[in-house]
Amino acid sequence: MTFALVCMSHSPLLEFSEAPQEVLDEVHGAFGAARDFVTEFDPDLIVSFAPDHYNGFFYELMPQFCIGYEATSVGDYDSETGPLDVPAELAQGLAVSVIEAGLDCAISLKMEVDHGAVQPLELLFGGIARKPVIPIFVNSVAPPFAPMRRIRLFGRAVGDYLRSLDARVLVIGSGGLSHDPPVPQIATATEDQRKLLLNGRHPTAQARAARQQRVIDEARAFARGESAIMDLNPEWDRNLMAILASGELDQLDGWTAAQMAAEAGKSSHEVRTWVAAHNAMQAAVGEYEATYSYYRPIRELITGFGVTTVVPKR
Ligand SMILES: O=C(O)/C=C/c1cccc(O)c1O
Ligand SMILES: [Fe+2]
Repeated sequence: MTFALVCMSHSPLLEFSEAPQEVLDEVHGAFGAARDFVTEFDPDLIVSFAPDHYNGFFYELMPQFCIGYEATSVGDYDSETGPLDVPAELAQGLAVSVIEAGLDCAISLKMEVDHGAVQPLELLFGGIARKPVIPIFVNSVAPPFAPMRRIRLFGRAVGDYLRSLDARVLVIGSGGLSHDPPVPQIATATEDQRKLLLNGRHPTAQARAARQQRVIDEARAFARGESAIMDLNPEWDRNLMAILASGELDQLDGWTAAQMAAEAGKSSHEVRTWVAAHNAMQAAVGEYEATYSYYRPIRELITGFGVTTVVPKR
């Protein structure tokens, strides 16, 4: 086996949550299952599809996809700060291959990533630079969004390149599922929020702490049933996970951004990372099967929380 896939929700609230201990134990049990899976697989290379939450990508110039040749974690929500171990030549080979396949994609020689990209690396490998990783940004937070068909084709183009490598490759999709955390929207932004969304790079420690505290407070209110943010949608989440597990990925082509937001919240677009990752896996190996699947809607984390591990069909 030279390919394996892990998709998982992330939540920066994990470390700040007031979720009941039994819920946190269950979630950490799911992380443990995924950790055992990747430990046994022992990848040479990780290819990680992840969103950004206005820490590395801004409306000053917002691509739909970006492959990093170098990347640094900004360390939001107390995540590890510093450089990822990006194999620049492989990242460049991937970008050239994807672009030559006709899938327009930005590149960055100085990518900045946030909890969306680094939380799986911390949880699965114990640190952000323990394994070589090619970070791939998939816009999941800043409208307008690429059509879902395009996400499928982009994921496939990545998988086509990975198939040519003589390496043990772990593909990661980080994000989702249904959720609507209080991330500002450009359409309704106040003057201060607009500044952040346009170019809020490298905020002061005070500004970052204030921004994060607002989200932490909102999560606590949401868990108490006192928040106006949209509720989680377990039915939508389970249906999506079933489609991804079935391998019938073109079923998602017709999903529109407006529908996704209306049914599952404005950050449900983070499932684009799962969709791209499953398509990369399918292009690389053909048929696949899930070996582990966990799901629970967790208001304290403001997300439908899913973890799944996938191998080529045996
Ligand atoms: O504050 C942010 O930038 C994001 C918060 C968040 C909360 C819950 C689930 C997620 O996927 C998030 O990114
Ligand atoms: Fe997120």
